[in-house]
Amino acid sequence: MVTVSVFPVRASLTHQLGEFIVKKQDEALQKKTDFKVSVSGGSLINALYESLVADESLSSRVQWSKWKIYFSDERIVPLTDADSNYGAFKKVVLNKLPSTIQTNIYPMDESLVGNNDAESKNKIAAEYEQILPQSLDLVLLGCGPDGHTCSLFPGEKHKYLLEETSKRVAWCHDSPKPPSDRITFTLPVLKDAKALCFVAEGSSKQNIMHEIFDLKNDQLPTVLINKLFDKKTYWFVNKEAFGKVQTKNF
Ligand SMILES: O=C1O[C@H](COP(=O)(O)O)[C@@H](O)[C@H](O)[C@H]1O
Repeated sequence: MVTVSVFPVRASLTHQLGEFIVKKQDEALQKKTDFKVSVSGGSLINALYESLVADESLSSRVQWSKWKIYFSDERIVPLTDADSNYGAFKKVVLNKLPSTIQTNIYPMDESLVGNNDAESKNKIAAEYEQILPQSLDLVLLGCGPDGHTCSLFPGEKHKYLLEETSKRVAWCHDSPKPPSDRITFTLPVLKDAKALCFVAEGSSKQNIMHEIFDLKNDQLPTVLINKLFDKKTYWFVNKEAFGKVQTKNF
């Protein structure tokens, strides 16, 4: 069973999400000198701002200088582009931290971004794989209205990403959601991580939450991840997103 927490209001979700992240940080720092975490793009980033920056009861407990921050997926665009997950995280979270705080952040190498050939895109993915540690302490994930997470999309056309067993970071091409070219963690990275945490909020996620939790449609990447890694998978959702879910059997 995966662990699902449903919150009536946003503030309680973001607070408990922050508590969860800080707990994972503290557990990691009891054993070693760093906390290795990956973040996703999309709506998760605003939730992270609320949890880790705006919530004063938590912000003082975040040991940013000991975090090593990676990206669960990234769009192949310049890091300053409005579509960049790194760019969004920097703008919404990192730029809001006091200037005295040092962060260790590992964005995609953008030097090959302008090249349109497949070799360059595969190289961007391979280079990101090189800087990834073997095991992340925590992988933070979103869930799109189509059931995608990272840039692992459902459907035959993108099955190659879910079937990837040797590359830990892969090039996702022809993404159904723009921009078309991305790099993404593959299942081996999620397998090696210590904990996986999804965040899903809002009524636009109602149908997909029903499909994931009631129908358990295993064509969806999110359902596959729930099945494969259930014991270390946590969902933070709000009441709106969970409005159609009937089951208690997660
Ligand atoms: O394109 C992406 O979408 C997903 C889901 O985003 P959301 O806004 O629906 O929460 C996100 O997790 C992923 O990192 C991003 O590249």
